Amino acid sequence: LPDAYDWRHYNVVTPVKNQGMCGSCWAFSTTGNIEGQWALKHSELISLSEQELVDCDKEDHGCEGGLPENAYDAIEKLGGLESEEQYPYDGHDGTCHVEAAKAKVHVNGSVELPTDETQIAQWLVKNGPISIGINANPLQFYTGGVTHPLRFLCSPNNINHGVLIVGYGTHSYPIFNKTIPFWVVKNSWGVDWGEQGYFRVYRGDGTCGVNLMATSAIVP
Ligand SMILES: CCC[C@@H](/C=C/S(=O)(=O)c1ccccc1)NC(=O)[C@H](Cc1ccccc1)NC(=O)N1CCC(N2CCOCC2)CC1
Repeated sequence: LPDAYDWRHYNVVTPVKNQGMCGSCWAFSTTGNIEGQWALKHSELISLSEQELVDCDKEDHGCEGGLPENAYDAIEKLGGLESEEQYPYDGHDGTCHVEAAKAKVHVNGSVELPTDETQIAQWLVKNGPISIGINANPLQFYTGGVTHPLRFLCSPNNINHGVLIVGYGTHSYPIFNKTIPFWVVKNSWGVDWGEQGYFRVYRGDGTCGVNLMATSAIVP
């Protein structure tokens, strides 16, 4: 397993997006994963439509929340996902106007990953960026660095946000003779949040539940 890995260096991750005042994080986590799966399989990076999921995925709840696992299934049933350009984001629950014939990508199933973080890292290197759930409460005060909140401040039993792991690494502190393992995670709160729209979270002790709801779509 490489010491560090970052899918942003391989053109399978689109620029950071902004969900605005809508609880559609689950849709961004879903499109981020499928963008990566499609790019790896078809050597084509296409920004995909979150709004189609907000408006048309009736297994989820638009701006009131959802789950990537449901969204993968809904995309299959909707006949695919249109691009961001074809079905642009407006951040409100709207009327579905999907046209399956216009779909740019398709999904045929999904997988739930193991909760062991070493196995998750191995899966990431082999297969691409991973959709995860996380307890995002401490993220509201995050300004950079590797976040590693105390467990009672970030219970793994209160996962409330969908994001995308794009890589991992370790930060070394020579003067303390310490290395800090972390995940590199893409958020959907705009590029001005965190580290240019990304955050790093401690890797290896299930902090904030990062390891509990890791999933990926399967694309043909
Ligand atoms: C109100 C929806 C909030 C939204 C994200 C909002 S957010 O703006 O990104 C944010 C999150 C945390 C702190 C601050 C801001 N969260 C979700 O959609 C998260 C995302 C997630 C969770 C677990 C694994 C993967 C992804 N989903 C969820 O929290 N759930 C799925 C929908 C479910 N409800 C069913 C009944 O009808 C209403 C919805 C509630 C649980």
